[in-house]
Amino acid sequence: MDLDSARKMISDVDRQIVDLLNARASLSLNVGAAKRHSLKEQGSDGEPEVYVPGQEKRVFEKVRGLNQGPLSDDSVCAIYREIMSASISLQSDVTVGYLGPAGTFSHQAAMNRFGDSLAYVPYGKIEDVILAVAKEEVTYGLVPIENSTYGAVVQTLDSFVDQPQVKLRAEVYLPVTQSLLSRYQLSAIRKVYSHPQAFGQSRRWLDEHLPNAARVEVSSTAKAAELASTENYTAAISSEVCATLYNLDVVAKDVTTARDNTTRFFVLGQSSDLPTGDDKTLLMFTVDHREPGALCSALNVFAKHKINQTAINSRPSRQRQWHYMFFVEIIGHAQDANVASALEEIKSYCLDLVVLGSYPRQSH
Ligand SMILES: C=C(O[C@@H]1C=C(C(=O)O)C=C[C@H]1O)C(=O)O
Repeated sequence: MDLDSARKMISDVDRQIVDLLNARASLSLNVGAAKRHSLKEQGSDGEPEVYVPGQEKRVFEKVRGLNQGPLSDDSVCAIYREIMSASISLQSDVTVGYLGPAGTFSHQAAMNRFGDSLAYVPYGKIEDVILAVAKEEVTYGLVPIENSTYGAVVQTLDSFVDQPQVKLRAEVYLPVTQSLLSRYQLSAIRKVYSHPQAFGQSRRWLDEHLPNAARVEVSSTAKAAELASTENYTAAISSEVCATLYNLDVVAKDVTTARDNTTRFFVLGQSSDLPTGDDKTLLMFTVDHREPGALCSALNVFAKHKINQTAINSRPSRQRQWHYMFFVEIIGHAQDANVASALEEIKSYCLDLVVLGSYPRQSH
């Protein structure tokens, strides 16, 4: 086939693609109308949830299965990410809050999950993202929950205690590579800015290569890059994306201690999605410290109902000294029969129990 014929055929295919994209988008408007209708029937005049992670997971699985190449599955999924993002934005004006400024890993995770068609709103602190969701200032919020090298993000856990009404809607995994960004050579750097998590993930490299530079904690890795772009003899542990955004050089690429360093995030909203058959649930509770074995009795309930626990974290309750808030993640959806009866039973061992939400399990 010659060049002109190939271009002509591409142009014909483009015409069909645009028509098909709009046919699909019109159907998602029908989906929006159907969601409103069924809410009305249930006696609610609230706005329906437009981002449905369970449905998106099914769409991604479907298109992966349909794909015959030559495009890779990942390429087809990236295109579908944008198609679904566009259909969400047709159904309603959606805003997504994240820990800013632009270029943070939270921003990258939010963009990966929601695509280009939605509006993103940066907040200075994780607490403020969660508060913005609680106050319905934004439709959804995205916050980090844990890193595979450095563990739980305690600001997020503590904010759940303060805003227990927000609901988890989805989980997102993002591979994270930290780099040293600066306008200076390594030998001239006197001070390094970063987020405590990023310092934790690159501590060994810093001990070895910049043992005498002061480490100053700031609210995000992008904020660190912003500071390093203005202050003399400073650097930031941050993402390479921020080198471009804040006009810095990548002095050392990938200073992260562990390979496969990954951060997990939650998408928060006003409600959780329906069960998909492959979900996880996060619970938060305190137990009565004076009862011997209270925590053990609570956790035993899950074993009894054959429910797997995938994670446990604790934070000081901040209400009573030496009392703890436990965060337990289990396999299953709060509406699954076995989980629902376990939750009923566990109440008798807990002083208070909050189901923070259920979300489709993502591979990572
Ligand atoms: C169309 C819907 O809303 C959104 C858009 C989707 C799509 O375009 O396929 C899928 C899930 C939702 O995030 C839906 O709920 O089905």
